[in-house]
Amino acid sequence: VEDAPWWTRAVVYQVYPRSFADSDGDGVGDLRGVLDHVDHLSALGVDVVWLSPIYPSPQDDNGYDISDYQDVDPSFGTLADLDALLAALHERGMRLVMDLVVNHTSDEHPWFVESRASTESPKRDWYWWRPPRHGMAPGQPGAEPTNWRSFFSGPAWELDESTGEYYLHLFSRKQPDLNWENPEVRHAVYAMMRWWLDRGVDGFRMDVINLVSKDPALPDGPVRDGVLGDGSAAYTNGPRIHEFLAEMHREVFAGRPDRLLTVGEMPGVTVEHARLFTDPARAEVDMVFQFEHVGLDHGPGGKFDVRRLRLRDLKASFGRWQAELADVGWNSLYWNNHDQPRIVSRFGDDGAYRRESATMLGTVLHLHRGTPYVYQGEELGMTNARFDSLDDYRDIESLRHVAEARAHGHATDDELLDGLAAMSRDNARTPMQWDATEHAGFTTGTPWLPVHPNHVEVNAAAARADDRSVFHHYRRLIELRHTDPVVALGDFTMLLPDHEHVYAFTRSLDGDTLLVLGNFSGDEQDVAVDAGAGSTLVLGNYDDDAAPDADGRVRLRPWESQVRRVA
Ligand SMILES: O=C(CO[C@H]1O[C@H](CO)[C@@H](O)[C@H](O)[C@H]1O)[C@@H](O)[C@H](O)[C@H](O)CO
Repeated sequence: VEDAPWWTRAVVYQVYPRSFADSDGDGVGDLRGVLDHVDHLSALGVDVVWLSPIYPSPQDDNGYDISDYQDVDPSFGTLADLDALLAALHERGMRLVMDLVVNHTSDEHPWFVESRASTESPKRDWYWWRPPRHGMAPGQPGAEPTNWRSFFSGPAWELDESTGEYYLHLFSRKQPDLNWENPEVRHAVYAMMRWWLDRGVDGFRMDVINLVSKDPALPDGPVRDGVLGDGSAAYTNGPRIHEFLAEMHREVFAGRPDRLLTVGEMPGVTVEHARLFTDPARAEVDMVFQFEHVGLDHGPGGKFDVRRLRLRDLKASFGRWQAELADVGWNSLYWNNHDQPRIVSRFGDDGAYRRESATMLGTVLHLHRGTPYVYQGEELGMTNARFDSLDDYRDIESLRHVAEARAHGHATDDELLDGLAAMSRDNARTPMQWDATEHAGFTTGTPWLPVHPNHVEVNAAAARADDRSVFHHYRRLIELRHTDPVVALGDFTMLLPDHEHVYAFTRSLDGDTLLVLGNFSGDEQDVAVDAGAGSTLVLGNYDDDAAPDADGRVRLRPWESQVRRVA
């Protein structure tokens, strides 16, 4: 227990600066706004703050398109503001993890400006440039070097008229992919990372880091619908990915104090690959963000073709990740981030049972074995936005999905609005709700994205003043992880794997066992769990203890959760 890494007992809080708190009234959140609210973070008890990108950027993808890695975008503040935030967090025993976005840069980054200047540019090979497909003219439909689809709809290649060549962009055309085959690129990235660590930051969340190694043959992908193909087999967990991450670890982290944390965001990562990425003996990353559970309600038409979650599928997925990373490696645990809709609206009930379902979902997640991540507003039970029109949306992924669907007549505007209402990333990006005033205390100006009208009830001031609130439940969950080693390191055992509505499991360490029960429905659920007999309630989300009887039978109320210490 003692020699377990510090982050096995830690909880990370994600700040999306654009929507957290605006200190200068321009309607966009900033670093001084975060500084103004560090007491909210220490009151919650979190150990680490992950800051989404604050670097200079044209903001084509809200900062995930960086034009200067070693400065702060003026809309967010200055390097001095960042140093002040870092100092304030360290004073309160918290750490700061930066967002590392090095699969791609902005097309306005000097590296790319130089690279696109001419085919002879010394930085030409810092990106993926290719001539049109054999025998085709530049700009001719289908002349793209591969048939790959971008994550943001449309082709993943953009023609550069001046040189007649195409460059690769897995995300927007203003996010050209760096060529990690080129050692100059890799070492420029490592130098930048060392620069930030020397400034005192405590680690990195690495954006789509398992996409940086591409198959240099750049093969086409299978075409499922329409003309574009799925190139993911050629760039997901690519041929040199483990070599690159091991090299990065040697060049950047080796020899540094173990107060650092690294987490790799890895779309399409398998549990088998995660065992390799997070095996401490291989010195690659501490943990990964995997996407299985946030894809369980995606229909055949993709993320905006929403299907009802089947609890059995969720238990099967989480159960496998718990089992496969039990003896080697480590899990991250998350429901929310700036790319996912609000969990209480997605898997819970954001109406009559908003508090109960938000606290149940938090309990079930935080009692798994792994490092929990709390996304801003999750600790308040914030819900999905309720935009009435497609014009209200700002997220590039959503807007390009609408444009493509309209172009191909795939869906009516009402169907598109339904899909976005459920799954758009903007659901996570509405301003943080600090109080009941006009703009929820987020800004004195006009917020860049509308504040949710329910901020009158759902806000930090009200939650802090109400001991039964989602906020205080999350505070207790975090305290439990800090104080009870069973929560951090106990073995995980899934119970009732086939139950349609109840999630149940135990955590055991040195003969000490916790039983966790979560009702994923708005109806009462009767279940029998042996471990329940004679157990004592450690943390519930109802005021009284509906304890199991002598045979372990218990009636769970709508969206009820219980953490019980087994006798
Ligand atoms: O996989 C990623 C990568 O997200 C990272 O990389 C993206 C490119 O940097 C960026 O847009 C995201 O904000 C960042 O978190 C997401 O695009 C995801 O597929 C999608 O949003 C889910 O619908």
